[in-house]
Amino acid sequence: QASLDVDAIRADFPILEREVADGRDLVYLDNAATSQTPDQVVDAIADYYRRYNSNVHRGLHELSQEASVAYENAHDKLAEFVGGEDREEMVFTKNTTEAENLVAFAWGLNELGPGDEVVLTQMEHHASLVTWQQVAEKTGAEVKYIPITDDGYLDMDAAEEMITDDTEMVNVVHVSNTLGTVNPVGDLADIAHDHDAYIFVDGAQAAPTRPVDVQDIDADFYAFSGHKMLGPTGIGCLYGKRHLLADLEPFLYGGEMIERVSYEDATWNDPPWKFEAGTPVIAQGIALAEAVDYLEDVGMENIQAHEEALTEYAYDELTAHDDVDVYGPPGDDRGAAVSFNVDGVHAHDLSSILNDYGVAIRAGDHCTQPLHDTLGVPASARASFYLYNTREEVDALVDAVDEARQLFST
Ligand SMILES: Cc1ncc(COP(=O)(O)O)c(CNc2co[nH]c2=O)c1O
Repeated sequence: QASLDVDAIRADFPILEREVADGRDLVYLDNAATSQTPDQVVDAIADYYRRYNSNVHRGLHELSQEASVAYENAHDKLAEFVGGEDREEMVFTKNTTEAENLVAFAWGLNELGPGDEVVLTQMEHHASLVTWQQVAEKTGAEVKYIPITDDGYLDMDAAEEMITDDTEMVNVVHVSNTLGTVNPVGDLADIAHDHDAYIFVDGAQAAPTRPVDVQDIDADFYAFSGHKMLGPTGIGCLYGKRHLLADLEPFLYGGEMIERVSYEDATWNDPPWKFEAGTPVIAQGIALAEAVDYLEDVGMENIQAHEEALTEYAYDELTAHDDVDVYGPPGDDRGAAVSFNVDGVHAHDLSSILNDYGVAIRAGDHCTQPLHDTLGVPASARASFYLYNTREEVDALVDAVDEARQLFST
């Protein structure tokens, strides 16, 4: 049972008081795409730029010292947020997509070759799916996809068969942004490690919405994005086991990531700085640390319980109508993304009509086109919930869907 004060939380998000569509109350249900930003995080960004904006790591003046300490401490906080130990296991990137590319190119390009296999799932986001496809094409490795079952779960029997001694990397989404499926990433890590393969967990929809412990999972790499967890855009997080980041080649080259440079060659800085070339995401890192404080004050268990209650309610209300198809597992066993279609109403038309009623959802393929091909639909509408959403907002969603239904039935 969730114990969070939604009204108190909503007071920290002025945007939620906005009106849209000629005076309708905004009902923001597109959190799987990006979350909203509390005043505390906005104030942290403003305070940085107003009081101690400076470049980091090298300056000896007070502003640089203050900015460096705040930025470096943010790495510790984000590492601990997902169960890591400290900054040496936490690289700040631009987003989850860049984190995937960092490992796929810095490790995959150097380590993969013909005969090697990368095992993904049919529900992977393009951030990992396209990236590993490209690296496989460049190295001669092969990409395989663990199928999903008819009710939207990962086929774990197939996973056991497909992950073999030829597998070098398993990349799996922790919580699907389209199906809401919560994958057994710990079990998949065990299978991968039994075959001396690494596992990269895409936590973009998990880290913001539930307690994550990368050591319990035994993830070799774990990625997520700041903008989905009350933080700013422009920052992502790549957790990596200490020894793996120490051995990993850099991804981008330039200042900050070096130790010594001559006209002939260069040596590298230690992780995480080895992977943060140039002037890093200073304000974003400091603000994301503030977002972690906010989330942890509310409690990740409370956030998960709140979302699951809203998700189950939305699932039940939507599927009460025979003309609605919701994709993925049952409403009481999924993450907070609910992708669906209404017979006779294209997802884009549905999204536009919902917008007319103030309801903001996403329509399209949610960067999972192969998954939509597998589902046999060109697109879906997707409502996704977070800590500041309410049952009344689910009712607004359902009522607006009914308006669309009426409109298209006449
Ligand atoms: C599971 C998953 N992986 C990776 C990403 C990429 O994150 P980014 O690099 O910060 O963009 C997303 C973003 N998902 C979505 C972004 O917009 N709608 C979505 O569903 C995601 O949901």
